[in-house]
Amino acid sequence: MKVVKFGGSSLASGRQLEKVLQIVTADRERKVVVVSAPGKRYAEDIKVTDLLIECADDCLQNKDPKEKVAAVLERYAAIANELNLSDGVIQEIHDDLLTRIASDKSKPDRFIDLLKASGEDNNAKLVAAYFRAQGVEAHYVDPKEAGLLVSDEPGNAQALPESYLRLNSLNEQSGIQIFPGFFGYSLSGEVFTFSRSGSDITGSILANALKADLYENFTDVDAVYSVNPSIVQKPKEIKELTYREMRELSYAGFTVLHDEALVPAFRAGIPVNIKNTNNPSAPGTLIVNERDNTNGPVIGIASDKGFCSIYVSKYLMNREIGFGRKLLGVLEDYGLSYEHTPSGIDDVSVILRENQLDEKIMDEVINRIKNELHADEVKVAHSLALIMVVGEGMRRNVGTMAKASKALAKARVNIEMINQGSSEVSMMFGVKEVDEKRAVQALYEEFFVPVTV
Ligand SMILES: Nc1ncnc2c1ncn2[C@@H]1O[C@H](COP(=O)(O)OP(=O)(O)O)[C@@H](O)[C@H]1O
Ligand SMILES: N[C@@H](CC(=O)OP(=O)(O)O)C(=O)O
Repeated sequence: MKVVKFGGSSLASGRQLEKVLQIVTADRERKVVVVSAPGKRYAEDIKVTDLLIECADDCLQNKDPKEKVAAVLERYAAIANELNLSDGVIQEIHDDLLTRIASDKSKPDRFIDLLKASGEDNNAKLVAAYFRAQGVEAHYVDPKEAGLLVSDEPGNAQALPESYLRLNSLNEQSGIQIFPGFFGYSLSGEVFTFSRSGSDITGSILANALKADLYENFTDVDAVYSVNPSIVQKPKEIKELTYREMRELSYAGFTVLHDEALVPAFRAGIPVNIKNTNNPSAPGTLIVNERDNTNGPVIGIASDKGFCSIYVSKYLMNREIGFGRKLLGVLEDYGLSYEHTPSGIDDVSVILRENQLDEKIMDEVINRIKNELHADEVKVAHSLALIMVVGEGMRRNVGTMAKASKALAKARVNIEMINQGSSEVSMMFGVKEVDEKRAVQALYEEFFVPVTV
């Protein structure tokens, strides 16, 4: 049995839904279908999820959300018209949206989640109606009835362990189950969404709960590429990679799969296949526990912007027991999460996502580090990009770091910091944001261009 997830780009129009139906019915093993909300039809289009966030914002500011509601309904109506579906399902979506808009707004974050989740919930109803209209037995699944329980963290929920056993009963249902992605219900029965792009997580949870043979994740590219295709044109496709490699890469910028979407599949040993809805015969990329290491040390290079580093130096830091704990304790007091901590004998840098702190918090953090830890120097560097070079093969290869730094030097990119992951499947380079593209291109040429595919 296979769990199949279709992303927003695969569900953006009636034509896309036709492809989805063909893909699902071409393989009898495809029994559970997870759907996102309609995504972009063209580059400047707006995703339904973003329209719903705007709609929620209008409501919370006591503005009339009429225009935003119309824009959301128009997206569903356009799909229904293209597929000659009856008006009933659009009326149902209309009524559902108005009920949500009229609900309690005293906890704004929860209200936003309730509206955001309607994108997937209503799309699942639409997709199920379309399948049935084509003579296919398909059922919309309500995640509340099915038992997808999540933590009560708005916009950042996590599945509760008891979900897995409850969801297993979906295996006993007949026909094709159409399950809305991106959200679940708290123990008190409220809607909470995962973080953005979280329908990938729903698919993985279901694959685990139902002990699927395969989790297929359909998107709009033929494969996971060794580098983001917006940075390098037509990069090398990756045929197979390990869960660990993909988790590192998706966390570091490969947005093709949510970085939290691998753990449930990994725990149940279920392979994940990334495939293209627009070219389903392409084999795609398979994510597995172990793979052959025949492609050289590096499998992928990911990058992301928006980081800062706090550099702290203090003479004899190496001898001061508890320095690291106190330093990280200051960050913890402000609820700040950090990414890396490259260190030397008398100095350490802490790298954080810049969007977590404003100027005031940054000043307070720096003053506390200076005053409470008696640091000799505390410096902040802004606008950094982190580049992650990933590959299981690095453990057995000598000189990968040297090759990478030589390539960066040749491209005249100054390395601000380096960190090698303890697992030895990744190495991180911090560079200025303005150098990000050039750095990734140089590394790609160094590790991939000489390889014949
Ligand atoms: N290394 C990569 N390989 C493939 N796609 C990537 C990579 N890095 C970023 N992407 C982007 O991920 C996109 C697919 O993810 P997403 O937009 O979330 O799709 P969906 O609508 O199916 O959820 C691709 O169109 C591509 O632009
Ligand atoms: N629609 C949600 C969840 C999701 O997974 O979407 P997509 O499959 O289009 O990335 C979002 O935009 O965040």
